[in-house]
Amino acid sequence: AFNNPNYKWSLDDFELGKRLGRGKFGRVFLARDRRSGFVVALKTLLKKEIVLGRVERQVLREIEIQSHLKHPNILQLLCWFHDSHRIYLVLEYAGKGELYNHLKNATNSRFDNLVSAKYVYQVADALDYCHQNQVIHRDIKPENLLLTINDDVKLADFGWSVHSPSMKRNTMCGTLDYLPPEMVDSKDYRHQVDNWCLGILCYEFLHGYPPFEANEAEETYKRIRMRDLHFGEHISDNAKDFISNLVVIKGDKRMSLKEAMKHPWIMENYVNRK
Ligand SMILES: COc1ccc(C(=O)Nc2ccccc2)cc1NC(=O)CCSCc1cnc2[nH]ccc2c1
Repeated sequence: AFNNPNYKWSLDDFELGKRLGRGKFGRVFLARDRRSGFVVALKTLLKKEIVLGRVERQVLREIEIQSHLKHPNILQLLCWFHDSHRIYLVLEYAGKGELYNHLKNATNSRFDNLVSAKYVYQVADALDYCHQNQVIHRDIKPENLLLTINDDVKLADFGWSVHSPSMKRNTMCGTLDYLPPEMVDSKDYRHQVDNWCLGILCYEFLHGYPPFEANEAEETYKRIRMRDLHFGEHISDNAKDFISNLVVIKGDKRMSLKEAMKHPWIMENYVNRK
């Protein structure tokens, strides 16, 4: 099985299937483990690109992080191997694909309270697990979520991949002058970022668009700083309260993930919670 540390995996163990996604995930293929018949997503990374992108350390750090994270709502890295040209990541396969597509194809491009509360609860549970393992997601949005055949959410975590603007952040952190107070004061300053993003995610599920959307980036920044938050007529008071307690300017004033998972809006709309 995948967690047998002694077994040396190779491409020959897999029967390759169709290409997944429109190349959005890099080169990811549907694949089947020949012996167990287990269906996986096989992601291939060109070593040349990794070396050129100077991200080999990041890949290894990520593989290190991912291999310790095991949660029903986090896409699992089952195993990995490499050959002369490529690194291969064997990932769980989420049978219903990108949640983003389901949101866009839903009636009025939005989910109802029942669907939204289930997905928001599962993301909150996954994020809480990440934070307990000193991992911060940083990039929660519909595009980074996948759906299983049982309609459960999987944090697919492109955020941990090279696509995240980590290079800029690294150079930025070179100088202390730019550090905001929250980065100077508490070492875990960023985990509250995920709480804010959960609120934005919930808003977008229920409306079909994010709260601070604007044509110009500058306008969006202004709306975020002003917390220019308006709710549609169809939004319930509990949903407004849920979102309003996460989308809070001061990080340490945001509702915690554990509180979010027990909020009245979740309690009245998601009965299968843990
Ligand atoms: C734990 O997950 C990951 C771990 C690491 C990386 C990664 O690329 N790391 C990296 C790359 C280069 C430099 C440094 C680091 C990516 C993922 N995850 C995905 O890429 C999700 C979509 S691929 C899977 C998948 C499943 N199920 C589906 N159903 C439909 C499409 C689909 C697609």
